[in-house]
Amino acid sequence: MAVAAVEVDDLTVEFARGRRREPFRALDALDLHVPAGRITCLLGPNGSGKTTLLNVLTGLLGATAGRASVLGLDPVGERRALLRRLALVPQETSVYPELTARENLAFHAGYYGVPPRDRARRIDDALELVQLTSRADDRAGTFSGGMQRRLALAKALMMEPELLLLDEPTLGVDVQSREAIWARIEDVADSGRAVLLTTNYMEEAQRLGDRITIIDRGATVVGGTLAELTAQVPEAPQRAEVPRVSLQDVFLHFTGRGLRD
Ligand SMILES: Nc1ncnc2c1ncn2[C@@H]1O[C@H](COP(=O)(O)OP(=O)(O)OP(=O)(O)O)[C@@H](O)[C@H]1O
Repeated sequence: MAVAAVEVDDLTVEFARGRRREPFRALDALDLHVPAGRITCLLGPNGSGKTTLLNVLTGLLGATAGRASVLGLDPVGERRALLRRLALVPQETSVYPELTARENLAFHAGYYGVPPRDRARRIDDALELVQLTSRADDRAGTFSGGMQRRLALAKALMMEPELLLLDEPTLGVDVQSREAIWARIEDVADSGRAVLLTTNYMEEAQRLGDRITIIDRGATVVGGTLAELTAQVPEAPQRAEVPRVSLQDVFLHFTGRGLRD
């Protein structure tokens, strides 16, 4: 088995909820293994604990019980060291609207300690990777949703992280931006680094996931390759001929793969 970037065993996180502060288990003895050089997709219904798990992995939240090891480090106790080695693309917009794309990246590079001599090259490379070079000096607040997601991804790529965490990376973006984001995520895994992403899009998990883990009510229900997972479920009777050309193929055929913005 490849070296684990994330090893989570029996992880439980409890919150106090409601007026009576009743304990609520957002994560309930969850297990997860994320290998290097692979994309692991985490699927789960709303409220199943995906974001809570990412908060534990980045040291924002401590475990009530169980254990999480990230790149061999304790996420809470060794957070500073960990944040230099992993990058998170959060679900919410994480770019400063008043700053240009380049300024956003420069600020991030300074904050996270990218060596000054490397900064200009890394910023240029990251802008190129997400196809924002021509808009580098425009304010991020003027960007479309897809461009803002690509800029958020550029911030993460610029850190050259050993582990890339993404919370619903393509939520609400068009097919062209989504394809561009998918390609960059695949590059990260191809270069031997680990990727863990949450998604509610089955298509995204099918396309990207070398491994897919499904969680529900804070616990892991099943995990494996797509083939391993589908082999465990009886085939549904076909209601109609499944078209060999998907709607996405049609959309890309007529609109092309070029990014719009
Ligand atoms: N700080 C908190 N205090 C109390 N309850 C919380 C807190 N944070 C999360 N929860 C609860 O924990 C559960 C898991 O939430 P979480 O955001 O991790 O789910 P999710 O799988 O990311 O959902 P979504 O797909 O909607 O983003 C939810 O029931 C949520 O209301």
